[in-house]
Parts: sequence; C-alpha cells; structure tokens
Amino acid sequence: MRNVKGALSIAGTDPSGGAGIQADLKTFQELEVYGMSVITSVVAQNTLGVKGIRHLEASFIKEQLESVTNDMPVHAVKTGMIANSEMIEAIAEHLRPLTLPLCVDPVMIAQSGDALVDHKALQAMRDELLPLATIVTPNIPEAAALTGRSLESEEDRYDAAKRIVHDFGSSSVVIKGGHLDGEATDLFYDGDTFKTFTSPRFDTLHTHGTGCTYAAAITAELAKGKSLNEAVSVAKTFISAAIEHTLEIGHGQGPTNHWAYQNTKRKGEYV
Ligand SMILES: Nc1ncnc2c1ncn2[C@@H]1O[C@H](COP(=O)(O)OP(=O)(O)O)[C@@H](O)[C@H]1O
Ligand SMILES: Cc1ncc(COP(=O)(O)OP(=O)(O)O)c(N)n1
Repeated sequence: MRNVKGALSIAGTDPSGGAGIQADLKTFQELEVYGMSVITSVVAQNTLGVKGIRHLEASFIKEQLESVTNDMPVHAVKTGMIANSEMIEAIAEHLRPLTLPLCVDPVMIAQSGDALVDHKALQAMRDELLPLATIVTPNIPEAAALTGRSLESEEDRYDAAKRIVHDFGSSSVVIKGGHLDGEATDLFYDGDTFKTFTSPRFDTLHTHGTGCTYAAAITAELAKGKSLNEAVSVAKTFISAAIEHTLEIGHGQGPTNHWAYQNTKRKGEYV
C-alpha cells in the first residue's frame, strides 16, 4: 500500500459546493490528502440560505463510520455540522478508541442565520466531543455559545480560549476572527501559549463556508503529521487566498475559491 495520507470529514452537505462535506473534500484534495466523508444531514441550501434539512439516523452514521474506518487510511478527522445529541454520542463513541487527530468545527448557525443544530447538541458537544478534540475552531458566536459568555473584548476571547481548553478538555482551540472588525485575526491557544494568526480583511460578501474550509485545511495538515502550529498557519494562508480570490458566483453569499492557494503557490501570484 502506498504512503497515502487520508482525512475524514463527518459533516452535513451543501449542494452549492461552498460549505460542508463538499468544501471539505475540495480542501483535502487541494492539500494533497485523500478525502473521505460521512454524511450527518442532507441540507438543501445555496448562497441565499437553507431551504430544508433531513437528518440521518445516528445508527446509520455509525454504519458509515464503520465502513470507512474499517477499510481506509484515516490519519485525521474533522467534524462539522452534527445536528443533535444522538449523532454526537454515536460519533464520539466511534472516534474515542481510534485516538486520531480530531478537528472539531462547532457548526451551529449558517452564515445566512439559519440554525443547523438543536439546543441539546451544544451540551453533548461540550461533554462528548470537545474532550476528544485535538483542536476546536469556533467563530466568535460559537465560542460565546460554548462558554455561555459574551465575547466583547480581547480579554473575553483569551478567557474563552482558556475555558474551552481547561474546562471542556480540548487540547487546543482557535477562536476565529471573521466576525470582528479590522484585520482578520484568529486567536490560537494550546493550553500553554497563545498565538495570533492575522491577515488583511478582504472586502467581500462571499464568505460562505469559510469556517468549514479553514477547519478542513487544519485537518489535512494534521493528517500529514504537521504540528498544530504548522497546521493552523497553512490553514490561515489557505483560507486567506480562498477569500481574496473569490469566484463571485451565486446570488447571495458566495463560496470561497478552493484552488486559490495552490494556484498562488505554483505561480508565485494568483493568475
Ligand atoms: N473578510 C475576510 N477577510 C479575510 N479573512 C477572513 C474574512 N472573513 C473571515 N476570515 C477568516 O476566515 C476564517 C474563518 O473565520 P470565520 O469566518 O470567523 O469562521 P466562520 O465561517 O465559522 O464564521 C478565519 O481565519 C477568519 O479570520
Ligand atoms: C452542511 C453545512 N455545514 C456548515 C455550514 C456553515 O457554512 P457557512 O454558512 O458558510 O458558515 P461558515 O462555514 O462560514 O461558518 C453550512 N452552511 N452547511
């Protein structure tokens, strides 16, 4: 068997291609990692919002997980949209003995404002999934929901990061700064030291799936055996290029450009 690095995304679908499983697989491929996927919910959505959701049964999610992990080379896992506590418990039960690098993207609300998970899922996320996480990647509203505290100031963000690691058990956290003003600065904490990752803020409406893409890039790099610091650094560069070189498609908040990173890397500039 060739030395192939594989990453598994456990998430919902986005037929418009910009978020969810579809964004994850594109990102894995662009970072030269073999992508695999387990679907939690089938979502009818596009750049204008969510029209409908059909959840798969937790038992069938477990069957999908067994199909992949019993056969394929999985070196890192990402969780995205997981809509309810039954799903979270089934996924955590399967992942716990595997002890694989795990990136938890605590998806709760779509950019359109549509809720993607139920309120019981939040407690299950804290109790079952965060203790297994190598890294968790909340945006500002998600970090506030997880900690039950508002994140108004920089100090609040530092406190929230410490709480997520020391109280909820995640090995590390990056609180993403897309919802802030000014530069796009993300706050990383590994239980010992803080580090910020900053890029210019690009003036664009098209940020559908930024969080999904960013977390998938972290997962791909972890699958390759990179350190947390290296993985977050690559993911930041990846998502910044994907936003800067937006495709301007869709009639609402369009997707990011998943090939911008490699295009820029290959040619020194985006052409
Ligand atoms: N307009 C923007 N310009 C540059 N980077 C951005 C912009 N919006 C978000 N980002 C970056 O994209 C990544 C995803 O963050 P964010 O959008 O906050 O997550 P989510 O999509 O989960 O809400 C982070 O690295 C963030 O700093
Ligand atoms: C299936 C699915 N998962 C996640 C999302 C969230 O994507 P988006 O709405 O663009 O928000 P961020 O990824 O930017 O947090 C989704 N819409 N669908």
